[in-house]
Amino acid sequence: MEPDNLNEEQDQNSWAVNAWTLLSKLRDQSPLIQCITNFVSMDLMANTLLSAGASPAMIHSIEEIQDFTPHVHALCINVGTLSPAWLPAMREAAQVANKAGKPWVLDPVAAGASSFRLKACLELVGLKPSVIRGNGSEIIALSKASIGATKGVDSSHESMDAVEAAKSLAQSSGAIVAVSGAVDIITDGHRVVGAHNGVSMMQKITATGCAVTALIAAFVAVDPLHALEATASALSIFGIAGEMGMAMAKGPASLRMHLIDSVYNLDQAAVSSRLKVTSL
Ligand SMILES: Nc1ncnc2c1ncn2[C@@H]1O[C@H](COP(=O)(O)OP(=O)(O)O)[C@@H](O)[C@H]1O
Ligand SMILES: Cc1ncsc1CCOP(=O)(O)O
Ligand SMILES: [Mg+2]
Repeated sequence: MEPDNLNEEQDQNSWAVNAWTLLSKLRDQSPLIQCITNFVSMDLMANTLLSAGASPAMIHSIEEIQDFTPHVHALCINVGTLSPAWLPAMREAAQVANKAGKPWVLDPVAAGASSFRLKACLELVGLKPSVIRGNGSEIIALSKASIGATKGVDSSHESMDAVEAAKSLAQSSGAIVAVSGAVDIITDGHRVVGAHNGVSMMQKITATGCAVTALIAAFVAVDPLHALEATASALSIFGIAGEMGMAMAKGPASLRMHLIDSVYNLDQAAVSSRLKVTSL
C-alpha cells in the first residue's frame, strides 16, 4: 500500500476507534442532557438521546434553571419555535452552564428567517456555546449576520457551500461549528473535517437536525476537552444509524423508527466498517 493510503486508513481507524469509545462511554455514563428546544423536536430529540444511552430532560422554565442547570452534564439550546417569552430562560441557562463549567450546544434553527430570530441567535452565540450545529443556510446567515430569502428551517445551500462561513463563525465565536448535509462539515476555524455517513431521506423526517445537535451535546458531555472530535463522532454515529435504518425502512416514517433502533443497536463492527471522516 502507498504511504498516503496507509496514513488515510490509519486516520479512518483512529476516528472509528474514537467514535466507538465515546459511544461506549455515553452508554456507561448516561449523561444528563438538558434540552431547551422547539415543540416539533421534543419527542425525536428525547428518544434519540435515550437510544444513545443519555438521559434527556426537556426542562425550559426560567424558574427551574438556577436549581437544575448546574447539575446537568451538557445543555442543548434550540430556537426552532422561538418566541420572546422563551429567550430569557435560554440566556440564563447558557450563563448558568458556563458558570458551572458545563458544555452547551446551540442549534440556530432558521437563523436567517427573521431579524428577531437572527438577533436572538447572535446574542446566544455571544454567550459562548461549545458547539454550534446548523444546516448550510443557517450557518451562512449567522456568519454573515444577515437575513435573506430562506426556506425556513430547511436549507437552500449544500453544506460544502458553507465551509468558509463555518470557519469564519468558528473563529469569531470560539465555538466548534458543524454544518450538516450530504457531507457534515466540522471546524474549529482552522482544521476542517468532513463526516460522510448518512442518507438523504433523513431530511424528510422533521427534527433529525435538532436530534443530532442534542446527540452532539451528549458526546461533548463525555469528552468536553475534545469538542471537535466529539462533534464529528456524534454526526458519524447518527449518519451510520441512518444508513442502517434505511436498509429496513419503506419511507420517512419507518426510517424514523429504524433510525432510533439503529442508534440503540449500533455495535463496534458497524462503526469500524462504515465510519468515514476525512480532512477537507
Ligand atoms: N443529502 C444528505 N445525505 C446524507 N445525509 C444527510 C443529507 N442531508 C442531511 N443529512 C443528515 O440528516 C441529518 C439532519 O441534517 P439536516 O437536514 O442538514 O439538518 P436540519 O434538519 O437542521 O436542516 C444530519 O445527520 C445530516 O448528516
Ligand atoms: C418544522 C419546524 N418548524 C419550527 S422548528 C421545526 C423543526 C426543525 O427541525 P430540523 O431543524 O431538525 O429540521
Ligand atoms: Mg435544523
